[in-house]
Amino acid sequence: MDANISSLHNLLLDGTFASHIERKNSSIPTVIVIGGGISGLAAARILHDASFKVILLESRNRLGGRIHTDYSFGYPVDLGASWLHGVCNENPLAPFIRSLGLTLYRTSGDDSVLYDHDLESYTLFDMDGHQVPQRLVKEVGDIFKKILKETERVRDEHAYDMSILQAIEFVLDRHPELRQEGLACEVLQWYICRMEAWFAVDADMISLKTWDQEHVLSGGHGLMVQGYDPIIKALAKDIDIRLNHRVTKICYGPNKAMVVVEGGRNFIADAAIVTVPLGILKANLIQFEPKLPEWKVASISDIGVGSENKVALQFDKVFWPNVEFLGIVAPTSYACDYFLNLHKATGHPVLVYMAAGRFACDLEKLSDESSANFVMLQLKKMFPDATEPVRYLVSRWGTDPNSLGCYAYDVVGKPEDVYERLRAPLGNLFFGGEAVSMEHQGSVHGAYSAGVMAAENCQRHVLEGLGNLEKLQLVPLRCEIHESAFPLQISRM
Ligand SMILES: Cc1cc2nc3c(=O)[nH]c(=O)nc-3n(C[C@H](O)[C@H](O)[C@H](O)COP(=O)(O)OP(=O)(O)OC[C@H]3O[C@@H](n4cnc5c(N)ncnc54)[C@H](O)[C@@H]3O)c2cc1C
Repeated sequence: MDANISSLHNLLLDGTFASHIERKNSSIPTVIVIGGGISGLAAARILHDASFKVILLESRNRLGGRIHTDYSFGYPVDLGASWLHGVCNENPLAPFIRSLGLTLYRTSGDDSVLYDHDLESYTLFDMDGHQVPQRLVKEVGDIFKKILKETERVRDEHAYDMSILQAIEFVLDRHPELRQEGLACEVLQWYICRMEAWFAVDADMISLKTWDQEHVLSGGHGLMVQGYDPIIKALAKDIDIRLNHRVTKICYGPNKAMVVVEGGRNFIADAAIVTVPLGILKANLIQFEPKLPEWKVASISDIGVGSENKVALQFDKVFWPNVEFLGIVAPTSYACDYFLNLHKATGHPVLVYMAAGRFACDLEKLSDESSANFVMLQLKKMFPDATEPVRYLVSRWGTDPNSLGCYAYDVVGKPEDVYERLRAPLGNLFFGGEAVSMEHQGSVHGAYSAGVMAAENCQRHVLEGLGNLEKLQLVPLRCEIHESAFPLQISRM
């Protein structure tokens, strides 16, 4: 492998990362970071601030990855992540939010059965456009909580894992009094639909064993009113970033890494950090040399990647009630609908339709125009006089060749150590990205922490290899910002 790399040194093209040449004079360690989402940017930032020479290679023509704040409406609208999960000082993103003066709109406190919403401000309708009585929504919410509580007994009774849907069926057979009929059953399906939105998969794929095992940060969930983009911009400052650089091959070894991008250009450094989405690794879009060991390949295939999509509709005026979300209940969770009212949080006349699981995949089969038309049909069930949108935006996270899915989830029967194996470095190749997060897969703060951890491990490895540990200090990225005195700005209008 090393011989292979050194012969390639002679072929370095202009602009290629010629780490071996610079080190003779300056002892500067070099690292290539692959992927310009929050995880890759966090890793690059750490190493840059620790005086490493870093190049970040990003396949898209923009940074942010599954954070995508679109400005085409004239103001920020997030088509990927939009909530901060855990509005508290322990959240590793809190220092950025404070120092950048960003505002959060809290949509729920801790322990909400609807995850990122509570039932403080909403309106639900049935498929014929009749409003569902709030009392019924709350009653069924309590029943849903009881059903979920009972699934714990099912879990204790079974050594093997099963889906949460199967467990719910067990509970309903055992407690027929919890089974709902008619409109109440449709409301129950709507709760299941919201649970599916959190995991981004259908209830028949959510693991009973692990669905409630995540240590969710305290403080509830807050929408990023100005979008997530300012954090991406802050992290990217002064980093050597190469957009439109799609990595196709990574050669790794004890002391050198060579990364090849589409078109054949290559970059060489002391180490590399991969932060591309799990969907990209699953699809084998990057070739590794030597081949990844079996245990690593198995970890890639044993973690699931879910689907979630958004259709953002901009209107010229607001014709819907001043509530945080609107929903339509239906006989199946697949047919239920959910609209986030951005007007309540941001003052802009925008509704964001959110689809998850199989339905999100099916939505991607439609053109943008057909998706928007479909969503308008749903909206008109609630508001027959709804005006047509001025503009719309449609996400395609499942088929986008830069993401191939929205975020990781635990498959039913997930092997115990699967995340540890995914996270484990291979020599001088380190792994970041939301899916390798220690505790918070599928979130922005989890992805950020995973990037920080990969960078710290990489930094240590490279400095040890160079016998340089004392010379170059580990400079934690967070210090400067942690000391900021600004409070978190949280509102609920
Ligand atoms: C619709 C949706 C809603 C979400 N909502 C929330 C939310 O409200 N709150 C929350 O906390 N989290 C949410 N998430 C999850 C969150 O967005 C992700 O966990 C996080 O942004 C992932 O960051 P990352 O850096 O690991 O990956 P990414 O952001 O995907 O970054 C990886 C980068 O690698 C690049 N790449 C891919 N292939 C290559 C290649 N071959 N060569 C070079 N570069 C490549 C990609 O273009 C991308 O920029 C949501 C995600 C989605 C999709």
